[in-house]
Amino acid sequence: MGLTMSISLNTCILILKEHHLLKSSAVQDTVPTKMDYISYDSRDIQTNTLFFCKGAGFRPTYLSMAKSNGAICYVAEQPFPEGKGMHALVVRDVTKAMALLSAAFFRFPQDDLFLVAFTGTKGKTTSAYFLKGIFDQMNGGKTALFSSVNDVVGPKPEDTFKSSLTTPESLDLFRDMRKAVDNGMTHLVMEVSSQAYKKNRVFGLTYDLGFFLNITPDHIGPNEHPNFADYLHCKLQLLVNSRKCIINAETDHFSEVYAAATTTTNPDSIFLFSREGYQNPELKVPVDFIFKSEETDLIETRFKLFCASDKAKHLAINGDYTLQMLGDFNEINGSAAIIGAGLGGATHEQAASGIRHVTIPGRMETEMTKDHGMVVVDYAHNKASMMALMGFMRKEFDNPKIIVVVGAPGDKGVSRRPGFSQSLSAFADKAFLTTDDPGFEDPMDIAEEIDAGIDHSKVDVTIELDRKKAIHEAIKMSGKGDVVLICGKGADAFQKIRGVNTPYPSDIVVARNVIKELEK
Ligand SMILES: CC(=O)N[C@H]1[C@@H](OP(=O)(O)OP(=O)(O)OC[C@H]2O[C@@H](n3ccc(=O)[nH]c3=O)[C@H](O)[C@@H]2O)O[C@H](CO)[C@@H](O)[C@@H]1O[C@H](C)C(=O)N[C@@H](C)C(=O)N[C@H](CCC(=O)O)C(=O)O
Ligand SMILES: Nc1ncnc2c1ncn2[C@@H]1O[C@H](COP(=O)(O)OP(=O)(O)OP(=O)(O)O)[C@@H](O)[C@H]1O
Repeated sequence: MGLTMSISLNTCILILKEHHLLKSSAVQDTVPTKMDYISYDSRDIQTNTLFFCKGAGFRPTYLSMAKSNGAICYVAEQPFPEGKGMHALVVRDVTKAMALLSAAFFRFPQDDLFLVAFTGTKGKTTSAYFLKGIFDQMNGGKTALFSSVNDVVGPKPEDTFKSSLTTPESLDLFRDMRKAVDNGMTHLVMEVSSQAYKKNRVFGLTYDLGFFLNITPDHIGPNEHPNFADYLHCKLQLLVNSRKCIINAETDHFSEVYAAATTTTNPDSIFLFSREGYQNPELKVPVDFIFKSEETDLIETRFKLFCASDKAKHLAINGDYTLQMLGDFNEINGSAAIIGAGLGGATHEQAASGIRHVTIPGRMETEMTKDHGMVVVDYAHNKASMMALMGFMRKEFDNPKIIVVVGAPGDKGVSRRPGFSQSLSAFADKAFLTTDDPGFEDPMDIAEEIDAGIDHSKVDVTIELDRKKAIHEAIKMSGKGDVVLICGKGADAFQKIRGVNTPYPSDIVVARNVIKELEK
């Protein structure tokens, strides 16, 4: 798409100075001062590019390559001899500089969007899709989306693409926001990961609405957060940067979360929501919205939402709602989305019809069989989500036998493995431990590690490393009234094996084929 953007060297210097980021600059008299392209990748350079030297894997040869391909200015945390002859902007933090200069280069697209952000350990994608469903109902399909499944920057099929990061790198984020605005989008719903704050991908961005869904220990490890405190700190930044804050009152660490919201937001613009009857001594302010489960069947989730406080009563979203996705945790995600829609001007009718038919690839995809009970494919892949999923099945249905197919990825999230053992011990009757994305680890070692933590007096365990076979065995042994939960990979159509994305039909396709074969 022919974006005709540019930024002058002077503007860059002014912005960096204004934010106290500029350490030094070297301006070349004979080099143009108008930059027509920006990039952080030497393989993606055009004439007169502004180039960012960033990242753990950055090598000075990338700067040489960028220069010979047409870059005329570089931004870095130190001067590089490879950049001789280019303008140099030496900054205190290159990721912050990149976010600020990208926003300016793409002419501040956020100013033309109603911007909503979700953070939380679990439920970001689901809530974001729910809210997009409602906004689309209100604005005729003009809602952009940045999620960990798909990104959407316009109405045409080619404007929807698979995302590579939950929250894109700042330069990509502002570029895609600009595309969304130019494509006529009026709203943007985005997931904001803790890494996005850690890496300054959203530095300087203010959201109209910011949601905090929940927090449990996760993403702690060598390439993510050194400890829980750092993870929480990063997540809290979303509230510091939101005009209105909406908080799940049932989240762990509620007091810290609420305090973060009040650092920049008046309590008049902070909204809390919880399930009916929720009590918490930490809760010193009244809850604004209350939701309550209604009777659920095997297909839909029904709940009511009430506007409880005076400030909530201005919204027209009181009433009954139906979701096509099972799981009481989806009532939390649904309520969040409906409150967001209400704050964005939606009525109950728009919210109810917009949310009703939303489904999300790999989240609570459910198949009812004749003789083998219910089969669910779900992206549950840590302790909190496994507990939520199995706990819901145990509570909601008539004490079913719970058969789980699950594995843990290799090379990352090693701390999640005991969480799998604990949640299986708490709720499962039968577990098939199988292969997830083994990466460079041996999937047998991973399965044995999970198995070692399982209470075998409660759970019968089979290790079957062939994921398709494990799914087959699980459904075959499941009887009427039982539940088969296929967890961890969601809608992935590949398995990451030794650095290669090896094609895999996806759990739901495998499950449907097994059901067809067993019930023919
Ligand atoms: C830790 C982290 O944020 N890493 C991201 C970051 O890497 P980086 O800045 O260190 O860059 P790098 O990959 O080391 O490469 C260095 C630089 O050299 C450049 N380069 C490289 C090769 C070349 O020939 N020329 C060249 O110029 C690259 O473009 C890059 O700018 O920037 C890269 C894009 O520039 C991302 O792909 C990468 O994400 C990594 C792979 C990743 O997966 N991160 C995960 C932990 C993450 O962010 N996850 C969260 C979700 C968490 C959740 O589920 O909640 C997310 O938001 O997705
Ligand atoms: N509010 C919630 N509380 C607990 N578990 C949830 C909640 N919402 C969803 N889940 C579980 O977590 C899984 C992932 O949900 P979702 O993709 O919406 O979360 P996410 O925050 O985007 O996750 P991730 O950061 O891992 O991509 C679901 O498949 C479900 O099992």
